[in-house]
Amino acid sequence: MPSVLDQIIEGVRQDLAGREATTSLERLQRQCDGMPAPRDAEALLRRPGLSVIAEVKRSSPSKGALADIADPAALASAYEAGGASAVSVLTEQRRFGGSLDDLDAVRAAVDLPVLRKDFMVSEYQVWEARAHGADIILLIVAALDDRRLADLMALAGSLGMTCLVEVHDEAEAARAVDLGATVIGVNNRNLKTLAVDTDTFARLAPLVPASCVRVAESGVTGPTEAALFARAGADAILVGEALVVGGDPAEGVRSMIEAATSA
Ligand SMILES: O=C(O)c1ccccc1NCC(=O)[C@H](O)[C@H](O)COP(=O)(O)O
Repeated sequence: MPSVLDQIIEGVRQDLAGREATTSLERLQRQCDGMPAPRDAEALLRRPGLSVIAEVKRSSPSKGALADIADPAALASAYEAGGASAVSVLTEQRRFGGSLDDLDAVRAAVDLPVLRKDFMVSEYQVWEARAHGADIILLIVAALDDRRLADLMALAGSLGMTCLVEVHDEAEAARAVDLGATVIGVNNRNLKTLAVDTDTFARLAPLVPASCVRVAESGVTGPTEAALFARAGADAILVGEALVVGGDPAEGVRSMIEAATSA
């Protein structure tokens, strides 16, 4: 039985083939030529205190429909007002209800680094991310072999983008470090089973050099976990569900930063 991650990636590959048939790589590359240079997201995530990467997340495999986000630009602006350091935009359509249009809208709305949160398996997707204004891309170690991971990291770097390299266990953390990742996310969610264990970050953080930006992803329900991950050595947290279903998104970001400051 294919894992949830395998099923997602199969759909990504099918949708990718459709976009490649419509928009040539050469056209994407020309669009990139006209884009402003990416922001130095790594430097911005290293700011004093906990950084919040706030996510535009309509739905997910684990929870289904989360929020009717008709105006992703307004949500991103609220995140920025609350003090977010970056905005994550899920662009996968089938399971997350996202799109590259969401990325365009958020890009136009905020003066923050923007992460294209998708299941990256090809160079075309990296060029797409840049052509739509992303400063950061997500690379999931569990979804890529070392050669592919290194190739996508190199391409993103050549375009000036930052890679958030995501791990979930000790072996994946070692691979990320060995490949020279400098921004490493520990996903508390197992992308194959959807189980969330908030102890994952504390277990793996010691394997991530202090020279890296350490990001705790998933499982943040509010200020309590924000403080927990800050104490465990997180430079940043990546939060979706709690911010899109939790009332005032700006206040949600603000409360997480404040809780971590006093942690
Ligand atoms: O969120 C899911 O159900 C999910 C399932 C399979 C692959 C990825 C998934 N989510 C992507 C993420 O990693 C989260 O959107 C992100 O870390 C925020 O998590 P949360 O704050 O728990 O919504």
